[in-house]
Amino acid sequence: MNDATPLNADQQELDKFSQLAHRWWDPSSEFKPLHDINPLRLEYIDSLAGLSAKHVLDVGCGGGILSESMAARGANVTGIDLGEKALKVAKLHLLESGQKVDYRLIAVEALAQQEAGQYDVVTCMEMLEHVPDPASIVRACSQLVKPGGQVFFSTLNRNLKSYLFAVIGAEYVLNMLPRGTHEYAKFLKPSELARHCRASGLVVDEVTGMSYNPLSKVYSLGKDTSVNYMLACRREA
Ligand SMILES: C[S@@+](CC[C@H](N)C(=O)[O-])C[C@H]1O[C@@H](n2cnc3c(N)ncnc32)[C@H](O)[C@@H]1O
Repeated sequence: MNDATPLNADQQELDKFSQLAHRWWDPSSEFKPLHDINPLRLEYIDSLAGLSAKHVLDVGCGGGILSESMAARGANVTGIDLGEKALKVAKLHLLESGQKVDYRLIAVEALAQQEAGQYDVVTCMEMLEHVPDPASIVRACSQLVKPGGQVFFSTLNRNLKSYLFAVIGAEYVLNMLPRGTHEYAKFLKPSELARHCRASGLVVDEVTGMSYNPLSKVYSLGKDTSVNYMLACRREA
């Protein structure tokens, strides 16, 4: 990637998050789902990667919900995003929490040119469904992690159920998210994401579902990958 390379980003998507950025740390705001799933994904990542003292990159970190929680587990975290406002909010929140995270405004493809193979763990959560070319993000994440290091992705599956739950249910019935948050065509089937991973030199260790029960309003991890899911990968040594 050089200065002439077009940015792998959708400005409308970045604007959507920027407009809401001031509410990022309000657990009852549009970002409530991220607050609600964070303990689950943090525990999952920590249990597989052992975050303490690891050099971790959080790609598409937004306001820093996951980045900060990983720092609180003892990781040395860098968070990158292309949303300026979200990063400002993330930096401000460090003053409140006392955590340490290195937040930077840079595309993951550009960082891969500068810091290839420097991270023990790379996380890229709830971001691939917002970019024009997810395969390019996966490739850059793979370049950034050390041989033998781990990469974690989470995104939305693409099928009738995920359309009904993640778009109709969350945006139109339960009003959990603003309308237009998700574009169905950008959702990724686990097989498609796994193919991008393998093409980038990543071995997929496991696929885990993240489900929401609208009656109990509780999220849980399990085998059901039909709506939201996480992929745990390892860079070939
Ligand atoms: C749903 S939020 C997820 C934030 C965070 N990863 C989390 O799960 O708590 C999506 C984030 O992706 C960021 N984003 C979208 N396109 C991006 C791109 N091309 N490069 C970097 N970040 C991007 C947005 O600015 C936003 O912060």
